[in-house]
Amino acid sequence: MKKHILIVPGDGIGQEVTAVGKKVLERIAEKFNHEFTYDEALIGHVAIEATGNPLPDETLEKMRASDAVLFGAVGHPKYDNDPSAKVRPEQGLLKMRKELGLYANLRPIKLFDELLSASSIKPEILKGSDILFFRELTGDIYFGEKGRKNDGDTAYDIAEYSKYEVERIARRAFEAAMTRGKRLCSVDKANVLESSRLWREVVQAIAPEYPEVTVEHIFVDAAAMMLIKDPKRFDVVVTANLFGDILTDEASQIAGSMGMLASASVGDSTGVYEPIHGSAHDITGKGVANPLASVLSAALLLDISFGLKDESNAIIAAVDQLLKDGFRTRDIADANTPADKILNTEAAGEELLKRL
Ligand SMILES: NC(=O)c1ccc[n+]([C@@H]2O[C@H](COP(=O)([O-])OP(=O)(O)OC[C@H]3O[C@@H](n4cnc5c(N)ncnc54)[C@H](O)[C@@H]3O)[C@@H](O)[C@H]2O)c1
Ligand SMILES: CC(C)[C@H](C(=O)O)[C@@H](O)C(=O)O
Ligand SMILES: [Mg+2]
Repeated sequence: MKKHILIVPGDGIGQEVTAVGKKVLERIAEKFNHEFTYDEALIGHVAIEATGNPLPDETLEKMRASDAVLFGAVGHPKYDNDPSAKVRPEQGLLKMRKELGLYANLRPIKLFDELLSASSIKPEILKGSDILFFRELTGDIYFGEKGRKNDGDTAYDIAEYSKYEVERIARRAFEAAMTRGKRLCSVDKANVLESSRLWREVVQAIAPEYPEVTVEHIFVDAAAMMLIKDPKRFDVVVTANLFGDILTDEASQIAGSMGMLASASVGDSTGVYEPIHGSAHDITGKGVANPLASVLSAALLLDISFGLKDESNAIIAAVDQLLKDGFRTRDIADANTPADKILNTEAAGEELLKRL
């Protein structure tokens, strides 16, 4: 198969982890006889530094022209610590999602058995957890009107959803539930927010089309609690942009670390595959970032954008084997991990390639 893949490393550890993700794609192409070509483009802080724009037109054009994008992360402490900065790396990420129509962000929370002890949650609560989040990605409070009033003393961000926006993400979640455990949990705050009442109305209206799927509606505060109390009660979860952002960082602890969670942002055009984590300034440049979220994002890319299931499964099997062989990056190591099994980013990539 001939495909063109755009690598967009972005900032901080995004650079470090996508380097490993790319090597894995190269190995897959070699092993399964595919012809993958690559290009690279700027986004975030590095793009601001080079062009003044967090999402240069050239990057967007390259994204549109490619068959899939492997994305790293954006963000820099310079902006995090300066709320008044008008141009910010995250604007690049949000604009990319909007421009490419990436309204569905799939975030699988898959726990590798070997990592049962890496989590701060008790193993007996965790074992067997397997959740697929559908986070709506181009609406909500992220994209509504925002601003200041009263001479800047008051700020507002409007949360807005149309029926159409809720319907299209809900349908994807129902379809996914049909291929899994046939349980769908819709998370909202319909006891308070009008946008959540519309959300619930739309999900309730679609539910009869999927009689085999058991649907439940949970308020986001309770869902946050239940995720930790009993993660196995969840199969597919569908939720709004902001709730999905927060709940999936929480859910990363089910999988052991932020460094394990991959995602697929899909919709109207080129799919973008990205770890759920950020640029992680606290560990940038130290070479200790866990590259597996990027590697597993590459696996999602092959599966979802190219339909290459065997290739995708080969990556997941290699990750499983790496963990079975006792290797860990620092974030997923525990007190029982021998020092010689704790690998830096590059070494973890090398060991992984040996298993592919
Ligand atoms: N998709 C994205 O590009 C994205 C996502 C989240 C945050 N951000 C940005 O990243 C910057 C830092 O944000 P933050 O600190 O809140 O979130 P973060 O996800 O970057 O880091 C949170 C914590 O998890 C750890 N961590 C994250 N990924 C890891 C990995 N692969 N291996 C090991 N440890 C890992 C970090 O060291 C940190 O302690 C901010 O500027 C933020 O806006 C970007
Ligand atoms: C950096 C930020 C804009 C982004 C989001 O909130 O969507 C991030 O947290 C994510 O999860 O991809
Ligand atoms: Mg996030």
